[in-house]
Amino acid sequence: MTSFDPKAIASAGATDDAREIKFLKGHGTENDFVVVLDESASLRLSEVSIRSITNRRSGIGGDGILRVARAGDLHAAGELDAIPGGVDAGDWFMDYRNADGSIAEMCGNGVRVFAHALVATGLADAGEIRVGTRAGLRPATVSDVTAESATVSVSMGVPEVLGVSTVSFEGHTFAGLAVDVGNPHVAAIVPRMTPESLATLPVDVSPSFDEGFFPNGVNVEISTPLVDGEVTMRVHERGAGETRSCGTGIVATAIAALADAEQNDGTVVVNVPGGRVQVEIVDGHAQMTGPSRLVALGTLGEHLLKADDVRE
Ligand SMILES: N[C@@H](CCC[C@H](N)C(=O)O)C(=O)O
Repeated sequence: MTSFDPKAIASAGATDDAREIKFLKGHGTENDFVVVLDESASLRLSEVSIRSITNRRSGIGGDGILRVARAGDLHAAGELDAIPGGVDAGDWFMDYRNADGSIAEMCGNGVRVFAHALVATGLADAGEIRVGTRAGLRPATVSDVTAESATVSVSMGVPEVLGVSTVSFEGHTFAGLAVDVGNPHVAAIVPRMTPESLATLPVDVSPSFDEGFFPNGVNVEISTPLVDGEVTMRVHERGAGETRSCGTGIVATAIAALADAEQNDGTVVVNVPGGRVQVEIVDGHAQMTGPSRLVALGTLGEHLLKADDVRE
């Protein structure tokens, strides 16, 4: 017996005091997010409030924030510079922020949790949902859905391989494939690396990377080679540090692992510290399928969101 009812909080948000901002906490393979329900696009999501909300000691805690609003409303409110190509003004838009307050173009695990949250709150029906992101439209299909769990398959577009680049973690240097999955990645497949040796690497420290190649920073994935259709990966995310999973990084790694195995198309299961996600590459298009979990819901307190952060 549970009273966990996301539908109730979404309808409350529409009728109650506009300053009462509701949230859900969720994760995709333990890449965790605070889903901020801002259906009226009334929030000014400042760097300070994002850091307060994602703080794991004094806030709710999370690798990032997924703000739920319509693309057109965010644009009209000045929170989105332009509506990205392929996204309609009426589409739900995942306004993604990293834990350090920076904006990211895309978040693959985030799209899964976002689409699940739309269905769990009653803002969308299960099935295919149009999710707008700064990287463009990412249609997501939500199945096996309950208030607390779902399987979500996301069309991740056609990632672009940009070349080879080098990254280092405390003197451990790796050559990887630079892949644009809407956001920037270097995915290194390391010969003879095993899940055990990967676990000992200092992926938690900030990597050094080619700042000329990646002037806006980069997400870095280190992975074992492809064996029986599977790899094991760790990730250091721009704006969040080491996380338990990264959906766009998983896609970049699948592409790099297939290339390393001299394949273009194929299905790769990527094992990460937080679980398993499947990626299918067909003619350059990436489809990612994995779980979403919603674990809590509530109202943001005044210490996390100041009066100035909410438009009247
Ligand atoms: N965890 C996300 C990626 C989030 C954004 C990334 N840190 C960036 O700055 O590009 C994912 O699941 O893709």
